[in-house]
Amino acid sequence: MAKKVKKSKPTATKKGRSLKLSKKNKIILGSLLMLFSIALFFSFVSFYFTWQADQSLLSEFSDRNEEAKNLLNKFGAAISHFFVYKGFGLASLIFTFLFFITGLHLFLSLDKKGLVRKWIWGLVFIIWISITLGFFAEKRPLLGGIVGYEMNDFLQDYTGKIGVFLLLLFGLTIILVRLFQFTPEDIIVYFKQKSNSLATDFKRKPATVTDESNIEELLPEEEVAPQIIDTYTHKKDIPPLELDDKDDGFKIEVAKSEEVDDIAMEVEKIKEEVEDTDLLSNKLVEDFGEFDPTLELGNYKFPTIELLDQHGVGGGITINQEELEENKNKIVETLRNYKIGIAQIKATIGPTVTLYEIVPEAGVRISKIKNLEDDIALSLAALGIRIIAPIPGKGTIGIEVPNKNATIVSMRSVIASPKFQKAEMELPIAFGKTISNETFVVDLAKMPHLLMAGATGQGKSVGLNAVLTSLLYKKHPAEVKFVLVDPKKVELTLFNKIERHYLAKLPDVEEAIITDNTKVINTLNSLCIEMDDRYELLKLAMVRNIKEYNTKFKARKLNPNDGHKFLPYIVLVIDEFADLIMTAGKEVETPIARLAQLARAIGIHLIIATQRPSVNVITGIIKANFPARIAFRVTSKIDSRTILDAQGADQLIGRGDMLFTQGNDVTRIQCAFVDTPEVAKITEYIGSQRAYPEAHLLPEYVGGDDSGTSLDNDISERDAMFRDAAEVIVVAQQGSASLIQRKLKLGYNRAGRIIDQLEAAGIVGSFEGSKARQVLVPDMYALDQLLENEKK
Ligand SMILES: Nc1ncnc2c1ncn2[C@@H]1O[C@H](COP(=O)(O)OP(=O)(O)OP(=O)(O)O)[C@@H](O)[C@H]1O
Repeated sequence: MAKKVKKSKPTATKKGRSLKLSKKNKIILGSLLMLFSIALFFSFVSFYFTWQADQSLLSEFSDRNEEAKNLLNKFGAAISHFFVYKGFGLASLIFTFLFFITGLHLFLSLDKKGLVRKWIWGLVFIIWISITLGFFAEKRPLLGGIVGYEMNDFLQDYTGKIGVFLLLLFGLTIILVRLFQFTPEDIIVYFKQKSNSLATDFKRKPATVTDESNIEELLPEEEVAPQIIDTYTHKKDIPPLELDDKDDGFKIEVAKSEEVDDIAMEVEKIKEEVEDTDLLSNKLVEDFGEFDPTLELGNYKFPTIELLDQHGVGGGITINQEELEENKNKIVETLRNYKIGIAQIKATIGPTVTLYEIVPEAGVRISKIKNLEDDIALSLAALGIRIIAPIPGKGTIGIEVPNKNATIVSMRSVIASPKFQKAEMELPIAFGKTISNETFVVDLAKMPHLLMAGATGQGKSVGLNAVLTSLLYKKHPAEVKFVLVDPKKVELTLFNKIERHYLAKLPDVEEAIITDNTKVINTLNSLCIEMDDRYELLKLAMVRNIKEYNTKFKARKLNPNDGHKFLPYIVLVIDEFADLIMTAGKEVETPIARLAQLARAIGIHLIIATQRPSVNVITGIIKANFPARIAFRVTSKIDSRTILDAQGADQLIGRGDMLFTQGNDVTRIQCAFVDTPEVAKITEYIGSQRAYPEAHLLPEYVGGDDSGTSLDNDISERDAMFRDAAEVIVVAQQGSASLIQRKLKLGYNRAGRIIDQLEAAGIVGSFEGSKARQVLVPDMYALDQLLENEKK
């Protein structure tokens, strides 16, 4: 553990953290900047008093006998000359403020955001002040500095004095509005307040007046209302109504409400409380850097591009003008024969097919062209013509015609393409090139599972190799692990070499690549356990997916002591899915469906390939969970529909020509070609490097009781026909229940039980899917010996 911690330091600084300073360095740099700013301040101020005396000294800077008058001697004189005289004049003092503030930020490790704002506004201020001083005090260059003087001069050449003045005014407005948040209302309010306070000063304490008796006292004598005597009642105390008109000046409420506005309120910034774990993680990150999962294989080198071959000549597409012209004429002619006029035609040349886009004349029905597929194919004398009517989103009709000389799309060219190299994806896959010759890159993590189907020999295995190669070129062994299932036993064997780098397996299994169908069930169930475990970890970490989880783990916010660990992506590849479904049926389908439904968030992705695209292999439940599908060439329209829910795969030309769909639209792609020797070279390259001690271990799955080891080998409970059955098996050297059924005329269940007992006795091997079990006893003599020994 201690070792690991030590190791983590160098990479932390290496990886993008080179600009980050440690706390101690920040304190040192911060204090240096603050002291420097103080020195600058004194230099600048004293420069204004001593510049004349010191000016001659500047050329004799190295002469130690000369002494400057500046408070900071020659250094002060020189730096002030640079900043004040040659620079921005009086405004240079703002630099001292900016340096000081920067130093303070570093010293106290404050947030950078505010600082950047201060610098930006500081610089704006400096420039504005220096130009303004240059403008108003042209005769005194020390105020505006040479920059101010020259800029002012420059602006005046173009806009004249008035123009510069207006520009400066505009600059001032920007500063007032943006920096000081000044608005015209503020100005109005300000003047109102001023006028109000002036008004109240003039009036003699009117605000305290409340009753009429006082009012009378205050009014000048001649204004006192004459006593009124009611002519009817003869009462004297009638309220003097007209007095109201005269007390206009006494309205006092308005001023009161404005006073409330006047009180400035200071809003205190609330400090976010930093959580405990955050503090700890921040400290850990500060000390050791972010967690780097690739550290254990720190010297791992990704395979180089030279390991891949450049198939074909130069890799580019050769345009055959004659062929293009010929095809175009044939299309136009055929359509004309059926009275279909064409307004426009355009050709896009791809690696294997050329797309002719047609705009038919107005009034032509699209279905009419679609029905002519076979006729066009006949006239072009070509296989694999596909008509797309209309091309989605384009409003044209596409006719795809295979090129006479197809260009091989080499894996090298797609891996080297910028699109793949710069792909910021979790699991980028470069499949090949589209019809318009663009590299086609998709993210497996987004798919999130892939179904590949196609008749035999049409490029499935090459496609799988292309997927695996893409991932090997982009992902470190710590980031992705493969679980490979290869019932054909030959397709993926090359990947054995990278077992300890990239493969994952069950703990008690020897070979990481699974070729035995019974082991697949265990592995799938183990992956389900892994999935549940990962969900538990995600729940504990309070995140929603593997990406967030790993980011949090890298930031050291998850404690490994609580079971947290960096989670690599797991890609399960099953090369011949039909074979699996045939032999294990539901036992395989259920965990696959579970994984497909739930595993996307926790980084387990499935790629299943099959050459038998029938509905009992690609069942509804599988299809529903595999939105991303690839179809290589198939033999019938029905197969195409089974895979893609659309026809078209039956019209492909094979050799890696494929259709890809991830929902609605179907894209035709020429799959990148990677040959077996290339894969061998890549796996060799990776395999020869330092590896993990063993393959990535999946959780143990207990309950998959098909090895027979736990079968009860109790002699007394054996079937009466046990010995006879053993003899049949040994003589025929074929361990199958149906043989016992036939020879001994037993029912299926009984024969099955006897087979289990034979396995427990060590006469036949374990269940091997569709194949017969291995017979472990060579002849009758050995069988007699074995059974005799048992009795002892
Ligand atoms: N992308 C490609 N570009 C050029 N040729 C290809 C491409 N893919 C396949 N081929 C050719 O087709 C042959 C058969 O391909 P592949 O072995 O991948 O077929 P498959 O579908 O896996 O067959 P099977 O199901 O029998 O294993 C290859 O040997 C190669 O010559």
